[in-house]
Amino acid sequence: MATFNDFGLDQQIIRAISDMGFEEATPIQAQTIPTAISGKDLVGQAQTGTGKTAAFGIPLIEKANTNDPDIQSVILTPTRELAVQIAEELNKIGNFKGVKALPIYGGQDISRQMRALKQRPQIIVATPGRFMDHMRRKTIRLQSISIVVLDEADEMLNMGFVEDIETILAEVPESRQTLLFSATMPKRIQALAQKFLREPEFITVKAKEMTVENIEQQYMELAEKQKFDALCRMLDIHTPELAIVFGRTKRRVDELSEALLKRGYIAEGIHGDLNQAKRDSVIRKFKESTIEVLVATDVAARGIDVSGVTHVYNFDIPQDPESYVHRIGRTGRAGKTGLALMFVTPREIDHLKSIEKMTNRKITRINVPTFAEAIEGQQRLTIDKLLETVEEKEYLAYKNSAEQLLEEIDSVTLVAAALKMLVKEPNTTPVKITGEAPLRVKKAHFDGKKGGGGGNYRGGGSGGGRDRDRDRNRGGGGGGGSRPRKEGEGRPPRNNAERSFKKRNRNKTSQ
Ligand SMILES: Nc1ncnc2c1ncn2[C@@H]1O[C@H](COP(=O)(O)OP(=O)(O)OP(=O)(O)O)[C@@H](O)[C@H]1O
Ligand SMILES: [Mg+2]
Repeated sequence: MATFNDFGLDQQIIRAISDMGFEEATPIQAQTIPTAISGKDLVGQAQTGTGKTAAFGIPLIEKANTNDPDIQSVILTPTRELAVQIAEELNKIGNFKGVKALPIYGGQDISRQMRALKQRPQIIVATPGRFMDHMRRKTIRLQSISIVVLDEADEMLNMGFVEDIETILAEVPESRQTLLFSATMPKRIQALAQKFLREPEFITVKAKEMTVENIEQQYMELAEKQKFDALCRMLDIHTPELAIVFGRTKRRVDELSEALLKRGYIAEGIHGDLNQAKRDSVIRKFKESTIEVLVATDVAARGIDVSGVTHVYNFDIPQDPESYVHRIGRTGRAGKTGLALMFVTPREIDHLKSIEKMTNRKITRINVPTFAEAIEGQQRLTIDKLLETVEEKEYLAYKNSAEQLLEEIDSVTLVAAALKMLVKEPNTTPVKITGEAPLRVKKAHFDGKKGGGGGNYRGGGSGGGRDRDRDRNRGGGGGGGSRPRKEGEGRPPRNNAERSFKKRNRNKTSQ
């Protein structure tokens, strides 16, 4: 295993990294840091949670010149949350060297961003739309930029940012170095790399499986109607520290978070329709553990690194195997363990098989838990808490009452009654969850083999509710006639099943 001393890094960077608690470089870091420092273009692929941010962050900071007042590198990333998270990590790495990274994203006051730019950051971490705005206003000059990083490039493509990326890259001097990173590398990313990178080195951390071994993977076959109760029971059984529940659409996320709250879980939802302040506060509360269950769409949680996420629940099966890899990768990060459970309706079993094939890993089937099993989980938790209280000696004020009670009632009866009071029995408060049709994408599409029309295997069956967290404040007229239609933007229904499903949904939501 390589230590960070092996790369000949600036001592101030070494000190910062060691303050962050990193002891050894992860495999992707060990392979990419020297290559990136040497100036080569590269495509880096490694499993989720294995430190890709520092893999490009360290070379960027190593190469940054703090005497040069200009922007030297830019990182493009699909969402605002990721821009903030990456900038935070880079600011830690660059702390002693004095290298500053500034996040720039849509939804944030542009004049405030302009003031922040005057602080002369060496690195900008931006969503493509807002970056384009600054380019047009000339508040960011690209002439001085020598390194461009594309993080989660496939997601940026999915979100329709490809033209923006092309425009940005066309304006950055050609002598630049370009680095591209993702946990998954669908074919179109390789095509993008061929187009924009110069003789890139492909660095893939060879792993037997797409997903890290420390995530236990399970699925449960059940009917759509059973899903919510099953989720609640599993939450009671697992008692996760922090959990993320993935839903397919924004409406799904709203309904699920509301329903979970009703049943007594501290849950909140996050998706692209929420304003920036709200999204920031949800993520902050989740990081502080004020929220226990984060309900999210794919896009909202992409790349998000919150330590302490012990469980991921795929309430709806993801649209494609790549999304599965990214979703469950929110747990089991930086070597920790995690559990991922997916709900699969009988008609979605083929999709499950595609996921297993792509990730090269078998997902274990488990049964829908009974009411009794759910109580058992809660009982275990209560007993643990009770034993903790005994150890911490926090009960002394209650000793007198206990002695009095024991004079009348035998100890076993008394403790059992106390446990019954303490155990949270499964809550069955009625909730409203609109039914979703099973995921129905032609199998060939799902496997990533392009079928006849469309050429894009994502996006089927979502009932028009595809979640696209694209920057809202995109510059320029987005509606130019030549612009290809973006996903989810008025795509005609693909088949009859989908059409009737849409209609059904409309009826339901308008109730
Ligand atoms: N060398 C290291 N030693 C210990 N922890 C590390 C090391 N490098 C990174 N980490 C930590 O591991 C966590 C995951 O890192 P990061 O978010 O960069 O993963 P990623 O590979 O980008 O994942 P994803 O594919 O989900 O975006 C972070 O909390 C990060 O601080
Ligand atoms: Mg990442």
